[in-house]
Amino acid sequence: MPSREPLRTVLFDLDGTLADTAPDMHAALVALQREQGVPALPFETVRNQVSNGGAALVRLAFPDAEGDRFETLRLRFLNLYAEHYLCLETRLFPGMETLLQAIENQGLNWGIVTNKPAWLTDPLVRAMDLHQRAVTVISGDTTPQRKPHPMPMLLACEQAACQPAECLYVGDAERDIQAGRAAGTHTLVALYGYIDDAQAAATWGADAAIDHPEQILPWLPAESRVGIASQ
Ligand SMILES: O=C(O)COP(=O)(O)O
Ligand SMILES: [Mg+2]
Repeated sequence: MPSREPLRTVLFDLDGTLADTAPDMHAALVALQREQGVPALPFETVRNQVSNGGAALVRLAFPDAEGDRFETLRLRFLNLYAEHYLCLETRLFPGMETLLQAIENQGLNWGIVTNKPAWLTDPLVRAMDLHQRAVTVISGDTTPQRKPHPMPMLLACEQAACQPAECLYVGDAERDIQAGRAAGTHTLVALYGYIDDAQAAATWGADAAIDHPEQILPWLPAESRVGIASQ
């Protein structure tokens, strides 16, 4: 279990790991479907695809759209999301705020590495009042390559002034685990996120899988666990 190197930084994927963004992403997709006169997809169908990003959701809703039409729909979806739904129902997952406080109380850092583009990530992180707490926020277009490439992970480690081996990355998609492993961080799969196949997730090579954010606590240095236990 916990790292051989003392852990200094916990990095989180955003959609489906740090924050439950699926209700707002679904609402934006339904708004687009209404505009286009097609029946709305149910929430449960959409939820499991949210960590695959806007293009995956538009493909799900408009399976026949290709080329320019697909791109027009994708951009309209992102604009609807940004303008009307970005942080209406989006919240940290239950238990996450307690975990973030435990990390901060220990003097450790935490940050975000997401594939969401920065023009969506930055206002969302600000709306959630996390912008002054996160040591680093890396979006899908912050570096030339995005997850599963290790580049955004390595930049996050650099900004957090830690080595990858001193970092734990928590994510809910295979590309998250691939990126963390390629960068040399420890990795955890968040099964409470948008994963619909825990058996498949077990083959991704993460160090462990967790059902709740509080299961990250044993990975923190011992003092953090004392802090949380006394709350
Ligand atoms: O919006 C996306 O592409 C997915 O975002 P995530 O990497 O935070 O899960
Ligand atoms: Mg995700």
